[in-house]
Amino acid sequence: MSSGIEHAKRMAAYKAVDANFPPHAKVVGIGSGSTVVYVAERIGQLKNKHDFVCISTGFQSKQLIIDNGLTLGAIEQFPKVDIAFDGADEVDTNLNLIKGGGACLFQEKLVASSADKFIVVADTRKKSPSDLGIAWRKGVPIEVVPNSYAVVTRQLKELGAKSVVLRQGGGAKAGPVVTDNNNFLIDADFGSISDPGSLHQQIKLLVGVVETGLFVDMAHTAYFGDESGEVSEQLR
Ligand SMILES: O=C(CO)[C@H](O)[C@H](O)COP(=O)(O)O
Repeated sequence: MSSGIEHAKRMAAYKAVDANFPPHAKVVGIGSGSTVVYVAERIGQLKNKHDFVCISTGFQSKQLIIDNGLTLGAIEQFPKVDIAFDGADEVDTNLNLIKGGGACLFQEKLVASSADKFIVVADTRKKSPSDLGIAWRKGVPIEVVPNSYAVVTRQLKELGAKSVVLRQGGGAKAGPVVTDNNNFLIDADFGSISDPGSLHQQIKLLVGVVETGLFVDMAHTAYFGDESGEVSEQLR
C-alpha cells in the first residue's frame, strides 16, 4: 500500500501518460525524480513499448528506462523528441517551472526543449499560488562549470540573490554535489520571481553557467495529484 503522497504522484503520472502518450510515438523523453518513476512504470505497461525509444535525462532516468523494459536511446541519435515527461520542484500560475532539485536540470532542459510536447507530473505541494520562489524555498538550481562557482556566486549576489549556496552532498558525500555532467550546482534564492524569463536570461549570460533550473514557456500541461488520488490539470 503506497503512502498518500506516493499515491498522488502515481495518479498524476498515470493520468499524464494515459492522456498524452501519442499512439505512434517514436521518441519519448523520460525525466528524473521520484514522480517520473511512475511515468516510466506506466509507459512500461504499454503494449507497443518496443516501437519507440526513450531518451534519459540522467543516470536515474536511464535506470528507470532499463528497469521498465523500455528501449534506451541517446539524444545524439534522436535530437527530435515526440513527447517528454518530467517532474518539477515548483509550477507557477503561468506553467513556468523551477527544476533541478534532483541535480538533473541540464539534461532535463535539453530533452524538454527538443520535445514537441513537454508534460509535467507532480503532487499538489508543487503548485505555487502565484510566482515561482514561493512554494520552493531552496532557491533556483544553477549548473556551473566547477572552477567558476566562486565567480558565479559573486555575480548572482550582484543580480540580487538573497543567498547563494554551493550544493553539498550531505551525509552521502563530503564536498559538493557533482552532476551527471561533472559540474557543480548552485542554489540561488531570489525570493518571489515575478519575471522568470528575464531572470533566466541574466543568469545564463554569466560565464561558467551551463544552465538554469528556470523552465520558462516550455511546459504544455501539468498534472497534479493529491493524496485522495484526484488529479487536476493545468494548461498553458
Ligand atoms: O528537476 C528534477 C530533478 O533535477 C525533478 O524533476 C524535480 O526535483 C522533481 O522531483 P520529484 O518528482 O522527486 O519531486
